[in-house]
Amino acid sequence: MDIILASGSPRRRELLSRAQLDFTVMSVDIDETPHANESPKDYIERMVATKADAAVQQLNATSREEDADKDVESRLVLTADTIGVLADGKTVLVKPTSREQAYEMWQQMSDTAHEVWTAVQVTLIARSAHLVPCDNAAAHAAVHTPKQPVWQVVSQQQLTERTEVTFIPLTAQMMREYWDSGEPQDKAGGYGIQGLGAAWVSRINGSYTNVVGLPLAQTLALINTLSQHSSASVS
Ligand SMILES: Cc1cn([C@H]2C[C@H](O)[C@@H](COP(=O)(O)OP(=O)(O)OP(=O)(O)O)O2)c(=O)[nH]c1=O
Repeated sequence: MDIILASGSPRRRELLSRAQLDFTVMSVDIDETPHANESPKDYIERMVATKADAAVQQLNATSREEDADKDVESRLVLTADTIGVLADGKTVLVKPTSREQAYEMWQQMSDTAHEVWTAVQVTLIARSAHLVPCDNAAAHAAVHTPKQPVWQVVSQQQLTERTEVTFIPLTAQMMREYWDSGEPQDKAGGYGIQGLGAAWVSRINGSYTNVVGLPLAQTLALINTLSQHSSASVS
């Protein structure tokens, strides 16, 4: 099954490569601004769905039926979004845009537990020419609808995995040195458990790969499920 990782995260690319799957990577750029009063779970589930939609739009903008590899009838698009959440279940820990914002987050994470949530979506897309019409009207439409996009969404499934992470007590010097390392800037919660951030973690309860940005075992199970959907819906 042709898999596309629609992510710019080098950590996600590295994690998926550990599964020894063949995949290609594309980046999508979406507006990640939360809606007013949006719950953390609703936010990350909306993010992965929006990233998937953007990836399909991008594929259709660059694909032409005549160029498509005729052997590839369906593909899986994998998207993910990771945030930290404080014990209140509401305060979202984002990628810090400044030293001050990082310090403010870390002071709330010091010597206590927070959670890291990653939402994952696997979207099955099929070449329009290969879709199995469900009735005569659909069959007529599939043949006579002008300018069908090359790729159409057949189905998608999401999951949200949560891992509890406990930090040791953090001092001002620890925070200053960590910010200066450059590691915090592009990571939810401003730390990388796979990097220097490991020194701040006294324990985790749950999936380690979920903290890094892709709960690998759960993601592979989702890929397997959607791969089985494919044979049922593509001629
Ligand atoms: C908590 C934690 C997060 N992270 C990273 C994983 C993600 O790359 C990032 C969360 O930001 P995301 O917005 O989920 O992902 P991204 O912007 O890096 O990539 P894309 O949206 O294109 O998929 O934080 C770590 O690398 N280690 C950690 O311990």
